[in-house]
Amino acid sequence: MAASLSDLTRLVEWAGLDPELLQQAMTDPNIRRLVSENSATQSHLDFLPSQVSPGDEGDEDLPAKLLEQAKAAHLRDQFLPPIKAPQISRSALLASFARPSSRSRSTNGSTAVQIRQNLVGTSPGYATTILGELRRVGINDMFARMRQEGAYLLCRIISLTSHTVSVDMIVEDPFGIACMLAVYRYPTTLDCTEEQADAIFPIGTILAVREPCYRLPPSGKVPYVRVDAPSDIVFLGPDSALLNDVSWAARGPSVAIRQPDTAAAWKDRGNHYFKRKEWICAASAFSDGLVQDPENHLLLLNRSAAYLELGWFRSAAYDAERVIGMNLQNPQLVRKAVYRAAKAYYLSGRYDDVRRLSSGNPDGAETQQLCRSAEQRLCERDSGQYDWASIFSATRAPASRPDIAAYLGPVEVRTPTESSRPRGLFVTQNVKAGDLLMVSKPIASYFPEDTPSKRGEASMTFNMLKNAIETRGEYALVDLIVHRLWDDPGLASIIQAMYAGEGFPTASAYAPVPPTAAFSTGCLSHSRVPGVDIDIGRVEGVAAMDVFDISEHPVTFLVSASEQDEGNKPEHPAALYELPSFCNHACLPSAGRAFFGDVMVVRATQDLKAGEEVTMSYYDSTETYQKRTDSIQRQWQFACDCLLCKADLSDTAAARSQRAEAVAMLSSLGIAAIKQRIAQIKSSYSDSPERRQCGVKPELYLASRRLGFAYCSENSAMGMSFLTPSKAKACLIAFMDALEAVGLVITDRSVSGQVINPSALPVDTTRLPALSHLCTVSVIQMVSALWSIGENVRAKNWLKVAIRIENFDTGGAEALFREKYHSVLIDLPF
Ligand SMILES: C[S@@+](CC[C@H](N)C(=O)[O-])C[C@H]1O[C@@H](n2cnc3c(N)ncnc32)[C@H](O)[C@@H]1O
Repeated sequence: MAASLSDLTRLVEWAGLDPELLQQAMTDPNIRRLVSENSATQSHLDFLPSQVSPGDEGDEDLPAKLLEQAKAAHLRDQFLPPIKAPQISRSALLASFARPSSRSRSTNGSTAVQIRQNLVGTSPGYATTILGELRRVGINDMFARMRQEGAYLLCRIISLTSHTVSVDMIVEDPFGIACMLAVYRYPTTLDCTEEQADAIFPIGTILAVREPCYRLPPSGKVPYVRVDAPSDIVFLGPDSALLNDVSWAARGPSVAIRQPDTAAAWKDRGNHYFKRKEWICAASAFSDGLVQDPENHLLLLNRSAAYLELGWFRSAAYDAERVIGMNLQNPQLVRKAVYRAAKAYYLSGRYDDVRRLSSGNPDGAETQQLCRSAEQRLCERDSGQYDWASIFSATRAPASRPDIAAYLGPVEVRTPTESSRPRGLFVTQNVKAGDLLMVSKPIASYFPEDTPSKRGEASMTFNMLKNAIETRGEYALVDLIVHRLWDDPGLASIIQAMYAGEGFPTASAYAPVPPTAAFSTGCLSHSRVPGVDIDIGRVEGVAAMDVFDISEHPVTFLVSASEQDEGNKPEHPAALYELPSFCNHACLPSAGRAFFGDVMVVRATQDLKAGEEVTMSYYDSTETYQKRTDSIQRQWQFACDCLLCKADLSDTAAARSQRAEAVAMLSSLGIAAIKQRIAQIKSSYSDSPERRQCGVKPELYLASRRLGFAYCSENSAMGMSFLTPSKAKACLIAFMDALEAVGLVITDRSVSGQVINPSALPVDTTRLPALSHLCTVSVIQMVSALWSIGENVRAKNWLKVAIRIENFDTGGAEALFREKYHSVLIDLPF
C-alpha cells in the first residue's frame, strides 16, 4: 500500500509525532539520509525537499527530539486505561483495503513513497499458553490497550493483504464483526510482495490469535489487533475441533479460494510455489499434503527441499532422514534424500553427520563432494587452522557468507566471583597476543545488498532500547532471528541466555550449545507451526544490545583515510553472534575482531593468563573520551573503567575538551593548521602514571596520521607521484608519531643514512601495539614514502613490520597480507 502525504499523515498519527517537527525533520539532512537510504530513486520521495543545500548541517538534536516524542507518545498510551474500542463498519474497513488494479497502479505514474516505520522497545508480549487452554473471545469483547490474557480471537480473513512493515488484513469474527489484523515479523514477509503475502494469508483462512493485543493508535481512530510475536498466530484447518460449534454470522469473503483436497493436488500446488521461489508457501502446501498422506515420500522430499531454501535445516534433515528410513527401492530418490539430509547437516555445521551419511551411501557424487568439504570443515573446527588468504579472496564479493567452520578456542562464559565485573568471556589457558580465540559464524546476518533496493521506500525505526533512530538493517535482523527461531528451539535457549538489556533477567552461567543438541528433537510438524513460542521482546532486546556492525573491522577492503575520518556511514551490514555477545567492553581491549564477510574472527591483542578477561571495544577507540562515554551510556548504560578511560580521566576536563575540539574536522585542514592542532593535542595530555601505563594517545594518533596523509596528498595534487626527500621525511615522521600514539614501540626512527643493522626490524617485536588494527595502513604509507626516496632497505624492513602486525591482528601471515593489499603493493617492487 503506497502513499505519499497521506501515509506521512498516518505515520505522524501512528507515532504520535508532532507534524511540524516531522516536517522539519524531513528537511534535515541527518534524517533525510536515514529516510532515503533504501530508496532507489530520490524522485520517489516527493514529500522531501529535492535539494539540501551543501554545508547545511541540520539540527543535530532532531533525531533525539523525534525519538523523545515517539517515546512520550508510547508512555502516554501505556498509562491510559483500557477502553472499549470504537467499532468500524465492515464495509468501511474493506473499502480502505480495496486494492487498485495492477493496470491502474502501473499507469497512474505514482510518485508515492512507502514508509516503513516502526517503534522498537515497547516490550511486546507473546503467548505461551496453548490454544486448547484459552477461551474464545469476539472482537466486541476485547478492550483496547490491553492484551486479552487467557483468551484467543477466532477470526476469518476477508480481504487481500496490505503490506508496509506488518502484513495487514481485515478479519471478521464468527459474529460478523470486522477489524484490522496486523501481523509483524511473520517469516519471509518483511520484503515480500502483496501477492506473496496474499498467498501466505489467503482470503477465507481461519485463524486463532492467541492472547490478542487490541491497539488504539494515538490518533484514536481505527483500532487493530497487533500481533508482534508471529507464533501467536495459529492457522486452523477446516477439520479443527475448535470449529465444531462455530457458525459464521456473515457471508464470508466475496472471493473464495479453492483449496486442494488431495495430497497429489497439494503437491502440485507446492511445486508451483517452489518454481516461483515462494518457499514458505511451497513448504506450507507440502505440509498440507502431508496432513492428508503423512507417509508420502515425495511430499517429504519436496518439503525438505523447501526447508533447505528457507534455512530451516533441522526440519529439512528430519524430513529427508524419514525418507531414507523408508528404504525405498528407487535409488535416485534415495540419493536425493541422502543429499538433502547431508546438505542440511552441512549447512548447520553438523559435519560428522555428513560423514556418517556419505559413508553409508557411497553412490551419490554430490553427497561425496559435500563430504570432502565436510572433512575440510572438521579440520578447521578441530585445529583452528584456516586458509585465510583463500577465504579472503572468496569474501571480496559483497554480502559474502564464507563457507568455513566455526572454531571455539580457549574461552568460556562465566560470572567472576572474585570481582564485581559482570558476566563475560574469559580465557581458560594462557594465550599469546595474536592467538586465535574463536571463529564465530552468525546466528543471523544482514547485508543491505540482500534486499534489492525498493523503489520509493523509506525506512525509519525508533529504537527505544538503544535510544536511536535506525535504518532497516537492525529491524531486518530481528526478522532474520525470528525466522531462525521458527525451526530451532535450541536457538531459543541461546537467546534466552544472552544479554537483552536491564528489563530481562539473564542466567549467570552459560555453556555453548553444541550443534547436535539443537537437533535432538523432531521437526516442524507443519511449516506454519513454529517449534517454539517466540519471545519477541527479548529478541528485540538481544538485537539492541548484542548486534555487531560488521563493516567496522573489515578484512575485505582498505578504508581510505578520508573515509575513516568522516564516518558518513551508509546503511551498514550487521550480525548477531553467540559467544562474542558475551564479551564485555573495554576501549583498550584485550581482544580484537576482524570480519571475513559475516564471519567474525577474534584474536587476543595481548598476552593473557588463564582466567583473564577477553574484552572487545564496542566503539571506535579513537573517539574522544566524551564521545565514547556518551555512546556507551546511551545504548548500554555502564561506565567503562579501562586503562584508556583511566588515563583520560587523569587529565582535566578542560584538557579533554581542548583535544576533542582539536580533532574535529581534521580532514578539511591544511598542513600548517594540522601541525598547530597537534601541538595543542600534545600539550593536553598530562604525564600521569595512568597515561604511561596505558601508552595510548588516540587523538594524537588521529592528528599525526592525518598529517602524514596530508603530505602525501599535497604531493599528488601537484602531479608528483614520488615524494621529494623533505616531504617524505616529514611524512614518515608524522606516521611514526601516529604509530607510537597507538602503542607501537619504534626502536629506529631514522629515515635516511646508513642502516646500522639491515637484518633488524625498526620496532620492538616483543611488544605489539595496543591498537594494532590501526597500524597497517600507516606502515604501508611509510613503505611507499621510503621507496619513493630510494630507501629500499628501510622500506623492506617496514614492510616486514606491516606483515607482522597484520598477521598478529587478522592472521593469515604473508599470504593473506599480499592478497589483501595487492592493489597497494603492486606499485612497490616487493
Ligand atoms: C553485549 S553485553 C556483554 C555481556 C554481558 N555482560 C552478559 O552478561 O552477557 C553488554 C552489557 O554488558 C555489560 N558490560 C559490558 N562491558 C562492561 C564494562 N566494561 N563494565 C561494566 N559492564 C559492562 C553492560 O551491562 C552491557 O550493557
